[in-house]
Order: sequence, then C-alpha cells, then structure tokens
Amino acid sequence: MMKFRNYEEYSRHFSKLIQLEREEEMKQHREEIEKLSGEKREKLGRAVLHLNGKDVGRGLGGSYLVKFGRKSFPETEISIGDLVIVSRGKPKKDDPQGTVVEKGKNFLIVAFDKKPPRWVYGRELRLDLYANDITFQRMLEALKVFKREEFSKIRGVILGGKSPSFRPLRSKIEFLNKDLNPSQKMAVKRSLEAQELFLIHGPPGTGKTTTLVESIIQHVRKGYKVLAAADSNVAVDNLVEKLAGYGIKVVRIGNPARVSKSLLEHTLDYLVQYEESFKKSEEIWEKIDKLREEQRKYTKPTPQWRRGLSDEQIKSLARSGRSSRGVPLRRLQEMARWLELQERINALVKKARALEMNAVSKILDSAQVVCSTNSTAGSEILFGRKFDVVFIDEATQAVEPSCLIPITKGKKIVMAGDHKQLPPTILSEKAKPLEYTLFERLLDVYGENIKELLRVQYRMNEKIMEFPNKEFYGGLLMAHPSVARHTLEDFNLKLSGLEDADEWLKKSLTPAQPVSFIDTFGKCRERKRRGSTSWENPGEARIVEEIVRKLLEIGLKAEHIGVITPYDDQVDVLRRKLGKIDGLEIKSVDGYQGREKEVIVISFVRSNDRGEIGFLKDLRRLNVAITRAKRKLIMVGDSKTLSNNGVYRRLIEHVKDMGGYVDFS
Ligand SMILES: Nc1ncnc2c1ncn2[C@@H]1O[C@H](COP(=O)(O)OP(=O)(O)OP(=O)(O)O)[C@@H](O)[C@H]1O
Repeated sequence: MMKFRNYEEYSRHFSKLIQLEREEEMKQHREEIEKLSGEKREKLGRAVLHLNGKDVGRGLGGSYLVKFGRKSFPETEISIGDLVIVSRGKPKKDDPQGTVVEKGKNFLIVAFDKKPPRWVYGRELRLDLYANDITFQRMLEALKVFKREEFSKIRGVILGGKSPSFRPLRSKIEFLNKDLNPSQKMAVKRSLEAQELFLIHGPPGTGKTTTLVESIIQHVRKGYKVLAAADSNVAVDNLVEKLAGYGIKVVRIGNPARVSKSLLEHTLDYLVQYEESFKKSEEIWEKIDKLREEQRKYTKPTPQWRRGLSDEQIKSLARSGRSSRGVPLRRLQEMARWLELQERINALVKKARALEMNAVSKILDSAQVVCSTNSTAGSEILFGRKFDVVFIDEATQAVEPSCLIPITKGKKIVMAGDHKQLPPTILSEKAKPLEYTLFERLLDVYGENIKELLRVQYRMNEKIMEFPNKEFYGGLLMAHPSVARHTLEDFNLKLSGLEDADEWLKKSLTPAQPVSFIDTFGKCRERKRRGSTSWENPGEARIVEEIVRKLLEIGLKAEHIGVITPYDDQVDVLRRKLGKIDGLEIKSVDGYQGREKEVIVISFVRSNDRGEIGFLKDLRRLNVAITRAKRKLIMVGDSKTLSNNGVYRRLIEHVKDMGGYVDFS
C-alpha cells in the first residue's frame, strides 16, 4: 500500500501486519523449542538452563518479580523487554510467560502478571525467549499516539496526501566537516530547508552516517533539540561516537548492557551518577534498605496474622494497648511497627524516585542530542518529551511502525537509508508488506524531489563499483579518487606464492584485477540437506577454501577477507572448512549489510538444470553482496543457472568484458 485515505486505514494496516509478524515470531520460537534440545537452544542464546528462581517481591502494576540466576551464566540474546517462558526443563503449553525487566551478569529478573506457580521459586528451571514484546507494544502505542492533533502536519505527509515543503535558507552554512563532498553538502543544506521531511539516499560507502551527523550538528547550531535514532544498537552507537567526536553534548539512552563499552560515558545511566539529586536519591535508597532490614524484625501483617483487621485498626489497637480477635497485643504492636516502617519506606521511595527523575530530566534538558534505538525512543524515560527534529539512520532496515516510534517524538523527520539494499527481515509470509519501508514508500509517493542522492563512494575500486552503479543507481555514482584505483597491488604481497598455483587460481587472484568471476558450470552442484529449506554447494565451498588459503599464504591478513554466501547451509559448510582461521568472517549477505572488507569472496551456491535461483532473485541481496569489497571481488557461481536472470547474465557479461572471467578447471 502506497498511500492511505485516512488514519484509520493506516493504523489498521500496520496494526494487523505487526500482529501477524509477532505471531509468526512466537510460532517459530515454539517450533524451535520443539525441535532443538535445550542445550542447543542455550548455545544459540535463546534459552538459559539450570536456573534457580527466587521471589524478589512485587513490581510495577503489582506484577510478581522472580529472579532467575545461576553461576557462570551463559551468553544470551534474551534481554530487557523480551517475553520469556519459564519451565522445568522442557517448555509446555501452559507454562508461565513473563517479561524480562532486568538483566545482570548472572541473572534475569522476570515480571509475571499473574502469580506464578510455586515451582517457579525452585531449582533446575529453564527460560526460553518467546518474543520481543516491548517493541511490539511500543509500535502499537506509536500508532495510537500518532492520531493526535499535534501530528496533523507530519501525519498528512506520512499518509501520502500532503507534499513536504521546503523553505530556502537565508544564510550560508558553515560546515563543521570540511571534507564533505558537494552531494553531501547539498543533502545537509536541503535537510535544513525541509519543513517536515527529508530523505538522504546513501548508496554503499557514500558516507550516509557522516552526512547525517553533519546535518544533526547544523540543526543543533540553530538551537533545535534533536533525537537521533536507528533500529540497531550498533547503528546508534555509531552516531553517538561520531557526534561525541565533534564535541556535541550527546546522551545515549537504553540499557547499558547493549551499549558499546567505549561509549558508556555518554549513557544516561552513567551521566546521572554525577547529578546532585541522584546522589541524594542514592542516600535515600540506602536509608530504605536499612528500614527494610529493621522491618524484617517485626511481624508482617499477613492475612493469617491480621485476621481481617485493617491497617488503621491494627495501629489504633496497638496504640490503645488492646488485643482483638485473638491476636496477642505483642503481635499487634509488632504489626503496627511494621506498618509504620512501611509508610516511611513508601514515602522515601516516592522521594527517591522523584529525585531520580529530576536528575534524568536535567541531563536530558541539557543534552543537545539524545540518541536511542527506535524502540527505546518509546520508553518511559522520554515520556512527554518532544524534539524539534528526529533523525533516523538505516531507515531502510526498519519497518514503518518501528520508525513511527521516534517520529511521534518530533515535528520534523530526516531519514537516511538505501532502498536498493536489503529491507528489514520479515518472518511471516503474510506480513511481507512490512518489507516496504517508510523511506521507499515516501519516495514512491513524492518522487525524487524529497531526497538527495549521495554520489561519491569511498569504498570500492571503480571497477567494482561499475556494475552496481549501472544496474542500481542509474550510473550516478562516482568513486572518490582516493579509492578509484586501489587494488591488492598496494599491499606488499608475496606473489611468488602464486607461481605454482593452478591456472584458474592464479588468474582469479591477479592483484591488479579488481573483479573476477569463477565459473563452476558443469563442475559443482547444489545440494539440499534432508529437512532443510536452505542450499549448499560443497564444490563451490572447496573453491572458496582454496582461494582463502592462497590469499593468506601470499600475505593477506584474515581480517581483510570476507566470505559471503546467501545460504545459511553454505555458511555452515564454509565455517566447517575455514572456521578455525582467526579473524576471517564468513556470513550470509544479510549479516554483511553496512560492512566492508578489502577482499570479498562470494559463493552463489545455486546450480541446477531448472534455472532456479531462489531468493538470489532479490536483487537487493546481490547489490549488498557485491558492494562490500574495497580492492577485490571474487565471485564463484554457475554461469548457466545464474544467467536465467537478466541481471546476473549482465553481471557475468560485464566481468567478461573486463577480463575477469575465469573458467574453473
Ligand atoms: N566527504 C568524505 N571525505 C572522505 N571520506 C569520507 C567522506 N564521507 C564519508 N567518508 C568515509 O566513507 C566511509 C563511509 O562513511 P559512513 O560510515 O558515513 O558511511 P555509510 O554510508 O553510513 O556506510 P554504509 O554505506 O557502508 O552503510 C567512512 O570511512 C568515512 O570516513
């Protein structure tokens, strides 16, 4: 869906899709729980075994908090906000579900809405990841909030019925980064002129983030409050690092456990410690601890002891020295003391929380830029806060409702992305429309005028850039002179190591040649493992192995080499062969987005008589794969099978014209 008639249509469309996606996520977790052993799932980071459960009281909204811990806690992707299932070894249908509210080195604290069964406070328990619930809830909330009157202007633009407007700048821009190229400068200028919305289209290696950071700084200079967000923590950290490097007052919100170590000093959790009011709140928490300890000496007025007496009755009986309903006076006095202490504790907790909030507000007020993930932009820390401008990096990797979370915090939106690279991963077939990102949709609705294309890339040798440029970017890209001619010749390689190599290997590794295609037609075959939906190609894997070993032998560092293959099963095969090499990265295409390496070796895998190329058909995947290499791109594939697709056919022709085609023999 490209445009929406009204907000009801918009909100219904997206609520339904995210609901479907959430159900699919849960379903896949359930299937994996069925299929894999607990140990295997723990290894994957989606379960933790052998836990002890301990009651740690009541949480927000009266939830029941249980702390699950053990010695030597394994690495896990389970984090705050995730929905988990607790079980006694193997999860069953009606085992309790809760939300992770705290994550420590050796424990997770889970909040349950209903009182969990007694065994949850026992031993040998298991936690399983079920769904990332909090992000889902925040997307729904954003869809609700966006309906408000205050968003009418930007909402009109987002729905597709109101063209974004621009107002010419009166003064010249003093760029902080003197190295910006003309298209980057133009993007910054137009982002400042935009009144509601602007898009920065950054093909691979063109300095999307660099440009976004300059635009943020220019907006800050005008006195605007800025929120800078992205879907992934890595992308947010990247922004924080660059902004802090320019001396901008930036505050990173979000769970410190997910923030890169070197950036901890910019986190809210760190900064808050230096605030007077926070220090005071800490003193109060200590006092509260002492009072709680004292309280333990007295009888807690449980139903069993109070026998229907109200708090007031207990206190008044204790004061007047009378016993009642068979409760001994001493008990009554103890309970009264307990209640008194509880009242003091409650008052102090309130005070401590207010002081904390005060400290948090002070820091957020004084920040020039607040950085968070899209999801965390919906956390209560930012509740009620508005920003003049919201920036979203990697906007083409986030689903629209996820972008909507930060959007509901601002008045104007600047997004950076590249819709010619991979969209966000969607699990549910029915929710696939979520792959159509807000960035791409707005381009389709309003045309090229609402964006600026960054035209100079700082990564690839011009020969590597040539094909994707022609095929995906209308030939508008240029290679910056500092990279246009760089090749492996710039490295001091021991070329004598190539002399005794097979002809195909020698030819494909020629350092002066930036692109090669090794044709495996008739030599290697694709294969499917029993029960798998993925593919592998052992022959191609052997070729890749030979290439990598030779590259290392002639002096290339493992860190400089990246191996990419679209299929997970082939990733597996390659890791078995090459996984022991320290520093060598072997990943699927999806794992390589946003990254680069000196040399990239790709195994395309597909080889059959049916001319079937499966999800290689998604050309965004091809684009990402072939634009990761700086100095050398080596592709391994079956030309016959691949050529069934016009783009692949042209790619192979192109490499032939360049003299990089190699017949494997
Ligand atoms: N104007 C410039 N002059 C010199 N180098 C630049 C310029 N702009 C960007 N670069 C360099 O290009 C590289 C990519 O920049 P950045 O990290 O901003 O890119 P990106 O577009 O976000 O990356 P990707 O496309 O890989 O996601 C960096 O090494 C950066 O220093």
